[in-house]
Amino acid sequence: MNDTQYRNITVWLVEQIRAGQPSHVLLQAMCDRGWRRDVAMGLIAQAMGQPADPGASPATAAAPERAELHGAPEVAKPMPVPAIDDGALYVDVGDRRVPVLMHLPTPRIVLFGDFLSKQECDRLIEAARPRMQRSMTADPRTGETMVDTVRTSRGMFFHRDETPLVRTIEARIAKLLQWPVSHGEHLQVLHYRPGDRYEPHYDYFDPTQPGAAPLLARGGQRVATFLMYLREPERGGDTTFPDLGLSFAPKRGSALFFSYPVPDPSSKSLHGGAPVQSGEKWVATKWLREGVFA
Ligand SMILES: O=C(O)CCC(=O)C(=O)O
Ligand SMILES: [Fe+2]
Repeated sequence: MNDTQYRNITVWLVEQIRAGQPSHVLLQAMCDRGWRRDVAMGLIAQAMGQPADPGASPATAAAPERAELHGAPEVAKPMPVPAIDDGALYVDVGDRRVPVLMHLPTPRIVLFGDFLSKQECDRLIEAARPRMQRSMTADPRTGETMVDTVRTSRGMFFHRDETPLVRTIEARIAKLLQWPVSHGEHLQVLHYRPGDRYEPHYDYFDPTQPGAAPLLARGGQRVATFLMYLREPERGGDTTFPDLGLSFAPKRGSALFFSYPVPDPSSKSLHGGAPVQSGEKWVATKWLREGVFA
């Protein structure tokens, strides 16, 4: 962290504190934007006029932690984030109340139950089924899509306005994540049969790879993923986070949100779809972008 960054974050914190923003909200906002939790706590304590760490000068104390985040965004960078910081057990998304089942602050992961009804899951699968094709991944060298052995599922995309059901789901996601429909990629439906999997990967585009440029040109970086479980297999098919030791069972109707404010492994957002052992797994994925995805 250089002097300017230190001044900017301090000015921003002091303004927020004067406006009455509670410290836990500031802490979460900073963590969501890639600040290390302990560094953020120190800076907030200082901005509140309390000594953070006697004996350490603020700029030098925080510098190494901040510097390791490549291309870290400025603190004002907005992120998709569900409104659950007030301890709410449900989020009202207009047409339903979505239960919050589990959340982790850093990295930000939230599991929701009942995001989609059983009928909505079935209708989405039936609309997608005739259009399923072997899933592709983006080649990091060229940005072109390619068939890849790390991802053996089949998939398809729905245009934003394609059907009333797609429109309803798009609007529900936007309300839940407080993020405009325009800033999301098109809804993707994926189908895994026994043995199909998606090896652990990051959803952001690696900015150090030449192939990232064309992908980033269309709406900027991916900053979060919203994964909806449409049909549960009989065994296997968990969504796993190897760096965190966490696994989520693909329960029909529930949805998993996770965000990665920096396109870097420090986001701890490595995740994959474990092999389906028996039965079939269907999911719908929505990737959220920084900007308008046209
Ligand atoms: O199927 C899963 O559990 C993971 C899917 C995934 O990682 C993705 O679509 O990006
Ligand atoms: Fe993914």
